[in-house]
Amino acid sequence: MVDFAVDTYGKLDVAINNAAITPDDKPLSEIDMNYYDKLMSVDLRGVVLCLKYELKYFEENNIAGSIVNTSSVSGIRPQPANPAYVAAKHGVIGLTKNAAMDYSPKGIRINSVAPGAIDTPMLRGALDQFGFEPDEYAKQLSMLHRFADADEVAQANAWLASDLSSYVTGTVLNVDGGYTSCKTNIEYTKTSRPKEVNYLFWVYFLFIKCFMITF
Ligand SMILES: NC(=O)c1ccc[n+]([C@@H]2O[C@H](COP(=O)([O-])OP(=O)(O)OC[C@H]3O[C@@H](n4cnc5c(N)ncnc54)[C@H](O)[C@@H]3O)[C@@H](O)[C@H]2O)c1
Ligand SMILES: CC(=O)[C@H](C)O
Repeated sequence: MVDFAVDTYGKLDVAINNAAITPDDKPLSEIDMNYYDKLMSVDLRGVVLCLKYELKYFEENNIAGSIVNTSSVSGIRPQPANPAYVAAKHGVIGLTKNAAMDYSPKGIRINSVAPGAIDTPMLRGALDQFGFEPDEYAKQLSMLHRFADADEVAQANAWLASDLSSYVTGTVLNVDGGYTSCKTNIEYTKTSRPKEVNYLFWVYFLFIKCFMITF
């Protein structure tokens, strides 16, 4: 891959390690180890291999390059029945920080982007698989109540890859519509006001209304 990029473009000074396969769908006691091995080999080992050869090329050619590894909100917090994917994406963040530390003396920067719900075949496939209704799911996974376009993640990648982020390394940039800033899923937070609070609100409201009408 590195050879192909160099042959095609003349040199390599930025790389985005983005490939991954779909999240798993069973909790740990039921985990399918064949799927686990397959997912780990793409989603984590794949990133290790990309980093290995990209960094080797940067070192050999004295290039202070920039690398961005795609993690996920699943690299920051767990998701139900997603042990392999969650572990792999946490691993991507660990690798990013470790590589940033080891290669910063050479001026090489390594960062991670953690997307939330992005409208791609991977997300659409997961929605189908779990039978989630897209509009409802978007409200639960984003303060902005919508999925992102892939372009909105690409912009974050482009910034981290470019010299505009020249003092940023070893960091994780969440592109998730605010998802990881919430303690619980967003729709739940909005609708979870206890019934008693609603009741007291209406009693109080009617009391004020009566008071205003009377006086
Ligand atoms: N879509 C989302 O909501 C979402 C959320 C968080 C993180 N992500 C991450 O964003 C990245 C891109 O995901 P996406 O949503 O575009 O998924 P996608 O399934 O639409 O695309 C994944 C891409 O990876 C490539 N790929 C898979 N296995 C490969 C392999 N062994 N070698 C080379 N290429 C391979 C596929 O060909 C495909 O082009 C992934 O790392 C994914 O984990 C996606
Ligand atoms: C596909 C993915 O990464 C989920 C949304 O965390």
